[in-house]
Amino acid sequence: MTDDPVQSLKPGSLLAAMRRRNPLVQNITNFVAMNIAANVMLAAGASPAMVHSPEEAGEFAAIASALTINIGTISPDFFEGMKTAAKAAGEAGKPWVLDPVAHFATSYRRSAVAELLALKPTVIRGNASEIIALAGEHASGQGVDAGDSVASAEAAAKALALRHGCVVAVTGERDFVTDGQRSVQVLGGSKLMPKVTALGCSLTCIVGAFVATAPDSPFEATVAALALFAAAGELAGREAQAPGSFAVRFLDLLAEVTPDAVDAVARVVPV
Ligand SMILES: Nc1ncnc2c1ncn2[C@@H]1O[C@H](COP(=O)(O)OP(=O)(O)OP(=O)(O)O)[C@@H](O)[C@H]1O
Ligand SMILES: Cc1ncsc1CCO
Ligand SMILES: [Mg+2]
Repeated sequence: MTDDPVQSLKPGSLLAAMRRRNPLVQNITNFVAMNIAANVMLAAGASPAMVHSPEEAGEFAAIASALTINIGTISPDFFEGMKTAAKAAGEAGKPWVLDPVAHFATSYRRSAVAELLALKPTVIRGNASEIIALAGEHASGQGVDAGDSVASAEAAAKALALRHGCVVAVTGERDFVTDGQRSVQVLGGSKLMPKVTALGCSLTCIVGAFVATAPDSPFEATVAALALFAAAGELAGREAQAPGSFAVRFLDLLAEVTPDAVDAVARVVPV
């Protein structure tokens, strides 16, 4: 590894550092997201590995620079891999990110997420309904899609961040990131983003790439990941009219967008 200090914690600078480092990120994600998220990671400049089997997930977590866990299509075998990997990441001092997809929908998901939370994620990233329900409040999400506004999830996000000592990111039309003390909104993106499946799951993997790059600054790393999506999404949305062509332009823009353009297009507003 070369001595490559991060120049500043601004999103553009963190993006440049992430691309220079090309961090290896282990993603235990769902069947819908696996291919999309790997392509998103490659386009943005990270190195994804979808490694989930209990036989090797822990060993791999000690090698990778960060781990992400997404329960979207969880089954007992995947869950064993998730727990093994999260424990190994914790023991190796590697950051890890939890995406609690639709954890409120079934008792199996609820209990799985409770066990994963006990393994102390560095960052939790979810939509508004997922974050509200995780804080123990009543959410109105339907399956994997949010039914609540991000604004209505802000208090829940802060409570969760304080309770679990982690960063919490709530995404939607406007994103919200908090560590319990500091909070920002990240503005940008496109209304076509929720019309393309697994972009939230892919964003969770991108958060992994940024926390791998700045493991001592998970709040700033998470903001930078969301700012990259906000900028690429907004630029793609100016060109595309429908979900299919949007998905193609968005992927291209994750590769093309410059650090300066991320800082110019995505608005990060302290709240
Ligand atoms: N209406 C919107 N306008 C602008 N950006 C949006 C909008 N809805 C979602 N986004 C962006 O889409 C990305 C994914 O967030 P979203 O909240 O849709 O995730 P999610 O519900 O977990 O998605 P999935 O479960 O399909 O992976 C984020 O970058 C978010 O800012
Ligand atoms: C559609 C879907 N179903 C389970 S996971 C997933 C991807 C978006 O969360
Ligand atoms: Mg999701």
